[in-house]
Amino acid sequence: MTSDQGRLRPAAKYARSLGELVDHYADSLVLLDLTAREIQFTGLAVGTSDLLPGDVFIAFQGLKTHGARFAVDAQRAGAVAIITDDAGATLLRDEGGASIPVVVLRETSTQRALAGDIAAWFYNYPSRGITTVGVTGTNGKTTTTYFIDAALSGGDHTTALLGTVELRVGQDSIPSPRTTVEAPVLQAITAMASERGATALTTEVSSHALALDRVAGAKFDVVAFTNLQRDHLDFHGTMDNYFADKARLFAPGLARHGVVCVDDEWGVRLADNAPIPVDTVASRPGSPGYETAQWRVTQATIGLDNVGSSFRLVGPGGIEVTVHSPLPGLVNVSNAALAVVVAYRSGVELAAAARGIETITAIPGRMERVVDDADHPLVIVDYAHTPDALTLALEAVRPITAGRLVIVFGSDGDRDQGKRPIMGEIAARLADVLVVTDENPRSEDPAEIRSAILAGVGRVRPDLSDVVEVSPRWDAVARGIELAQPGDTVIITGKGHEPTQEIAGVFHPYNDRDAARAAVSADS
Ligand SMILES: CC(=O)N[C@H]1[C@@H](OP(=O)(O)OP(=O)(O)OC[C@H]2O[C@@H](n3ccc(=O)[nH]c3=O)[C@H](O)[C@@H]2O)O[C@H](CO)[C@@H](O)[C@@H]1O[C@H](C)C(=O)N[C@@H](C)C(=O)N[C@H](CCC(=O)O)C(=O)O
Ligand SMILES: Nc1ncnc2c1ncn2[C@@H]1O[C@H](COP(=O)(O)OP(=O)(O)OP(=O)(O)O)[C@@H](O)[C@H]1O
Repeated sequence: MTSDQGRLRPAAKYARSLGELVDHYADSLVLLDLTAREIQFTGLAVGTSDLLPGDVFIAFQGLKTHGARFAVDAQRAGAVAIITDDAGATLLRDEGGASIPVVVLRETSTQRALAGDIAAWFYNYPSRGITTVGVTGTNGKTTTTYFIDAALSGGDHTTALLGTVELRVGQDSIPSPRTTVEAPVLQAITAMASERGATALTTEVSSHALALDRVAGAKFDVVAFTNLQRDHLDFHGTMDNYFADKARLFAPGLARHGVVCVDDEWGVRLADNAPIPVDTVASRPGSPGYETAQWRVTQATIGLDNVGSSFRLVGPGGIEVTVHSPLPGLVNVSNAALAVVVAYRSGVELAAAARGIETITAIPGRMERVVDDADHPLVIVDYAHTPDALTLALEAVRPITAGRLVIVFGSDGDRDQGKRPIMGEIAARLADVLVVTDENPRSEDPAEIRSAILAGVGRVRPDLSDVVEVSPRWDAVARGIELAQPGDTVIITGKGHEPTQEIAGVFHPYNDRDAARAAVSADS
């Protein structure tokens, strides 16, 4: 089955022959059957799920298996040829089944980067005709890309936005399966965005994508770094490796200019060593890079009008602008400041970028106000699912809460177990009323996850006062809202925009925003 992202292709017909391909990449590719030179292909895919009829299937040695094992599926889905390495060619020969021409890679170690490069060549280097921005960092990528999208729009750009929540070109949007799409998908969407009149494209760039060369072939005008916190060590092994993978985005072949948030030491290290020109941005006096940053946030007023924040951003040579961030909390001051500088370095006037930021109404599942009227408590849905993010989220809503702060939360199954009691402790310390429930239990027993969270809660509140345990999550959201009054805030954390809840291998349709709205209408 072809994924929705695989369908995001330009309407214009792109076609090249295998002969053109191997001539262009004569140092890297060999066509085994010379009679196949005239065969035309109309796209590329690195996985069968993204493949359309007429594509070349690029079959990698993956982390788990070899793509060549899916050659028969690829041919059945309409692939006209396969690019693979020696091991893949041997597999195809030994296992048989697929009867389409094979192009062999001379060098296996650069195969993923080559896939991006070939896709860029195939679509005539689409990032050359459009302003492109890439954002990396542990937290804040999604939020910052929405801010950047708004700031670029403030400069009259027609925009495209790719990331964890959606793949959006103009007014068309589909849910995103990934933070960063595969390289041929990225090139196809960039070509499609250009074709539809987009003048700027912003994408989130995950550390997985950088390690696996999913942005190879792109050329970013501006790249940005938000922060680095402990995460994904199962994949990267150490923080130094994780940092090194993030830093790959700041390479001369991939990006022209960088904008780095230096509120943490990792940002300072990145800016000090980046081989491309960078601007540094700091949002917090006292943070590691504040004194030396080229751009500094001053006069920040957090919780302004019980909604967002306003601040002054002062840059090189004394240029400055006032920015109103409609999202609450200091982290969104930092995200908005970064976005303004990115837009500025993309050619947008500072004041226009700041005006763009003000137009943001909501970012799906990121501090999103889903119920906001005088008759009910304020209900916010947020994606915080790590201890750091939970702390920041609760600290962000406290100043905009006149009454009590109610949190509905859980913790993921089949993921870091150590964070469960820590998140319980944080919620018990920073919120008034706790509704402990399920997130995505996956293969684990949901009751055991809740009990690990409650153990942490108990360290702060031994009598478990104002703490309830409710499952399923839909009922927990209703309970949280029932326990609150107008003037209180109910924050539902952990699942953000997610449209499903994963329980015992099954993805059940579920969304926190729907649950909250249903609870409020049942109550009205
Ligand atoms: C850990 C990781 O990132 N793995 C990626 C990696 O998989 P792999 O090397 O294990 O692939 P494999 O399963 O051995 O398969 C080998 C090859 O066969 C192909 N294949 C496999 C099965 C099939 O039915 N058909 C098929 O064509 C695969 O596309 C692949 O090219 O290469 C594959 C193809 O390039 C990716 O699809 C796959 O991402 C998987 C799906 C994934 O879930 N990745 C997550 C962890 C990820 O990338 N997450 C980040 C966000 C992280 C965050 O910040 O939270 C993201 O950018 O979304
Ligand atoms: N600059 C920031 N620093 C720390 N935490 C942040 C920052 N911005 C947002 N957050 C918190 O982290 C959560 C995730 O934010 P967001 O989705 O923007 O980040 P992300 O990098 O895209 O995350 P993920 O990779 O998990 O999708 C938010 O819900 C918020 O609570």
